[in-house]
Amino acid sequence: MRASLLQVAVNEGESVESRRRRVAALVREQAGVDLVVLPELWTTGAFAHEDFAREAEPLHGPTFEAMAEAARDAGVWLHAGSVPERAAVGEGSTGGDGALYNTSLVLSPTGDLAAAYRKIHRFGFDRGEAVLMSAGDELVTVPLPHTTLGVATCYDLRFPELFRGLVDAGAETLVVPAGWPERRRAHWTLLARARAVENQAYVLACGTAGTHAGVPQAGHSIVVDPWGEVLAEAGPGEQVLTVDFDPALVAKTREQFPALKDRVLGLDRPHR
Ligand SMILES: O=C(O)CCC(=O)C(=O)O
Repeated sequence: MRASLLQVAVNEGESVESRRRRVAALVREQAGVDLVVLPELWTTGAFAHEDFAREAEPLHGPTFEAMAEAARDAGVWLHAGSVPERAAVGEGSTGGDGALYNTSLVLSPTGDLAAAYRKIHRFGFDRGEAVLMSAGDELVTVPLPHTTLGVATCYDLRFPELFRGLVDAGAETLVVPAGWPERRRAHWTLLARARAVENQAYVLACGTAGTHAGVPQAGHSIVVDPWGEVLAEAGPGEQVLTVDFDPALVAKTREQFPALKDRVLGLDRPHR
């Protein structure tokens, strides 16, 4: 398989509309690859908290429309990163009518919505996303022709139990869009490799570049194989990171070094 991670620069000088057009053109340029991955909240920026409500959109909103057309034109599977989603009235969402979510969209090469994932772990402690957005409560996997994706978003990377849940649901390629700050770049690289090693899965982690809301972004998108080897890593600026990988290596690694079979379940329950 060939994947392209689009490490988009999110700077304040560019409008959401112009970034959407620019990113759609970048997606079209990836015709011929199997999978394209975009970062977290690349329309607004993950730290532009005051823009979340203003730019919030329904699932099939302007970002979906632009990305569906681009995915169709390029004939690629597209993990379109995440958008600030405004839940529909009467949908019965966990946050209630009109709640905001940090929602990732996965589109098929025909431009259909294959899956939507509402970020489970919201970042910010008592501020920002943690208070402005509601939390999702569903794990999401997406079967592709040669691998099954497990999707997670940015801060989720710190919670290994979420990834175990994805593996139990059949995930072999873990896709993590992010808006990770430069200040904690060492954690980003370490955690991406840790999730790959402990789950014997590919990790495709796509961050943003640039600076918005005073927060310099780490860039350094990374692709790690099931043995923990770094197949490709971006620099700090806007970049397209294209990588070839063999999905069959997941089963081979799990067979040759069957650590997942030695799991002892139930250790997360309170002990007597
Ligand atoms: O966990 C971190 O250090 C960064 C998380 C983050 O920036 C986010 O989830 O938006």
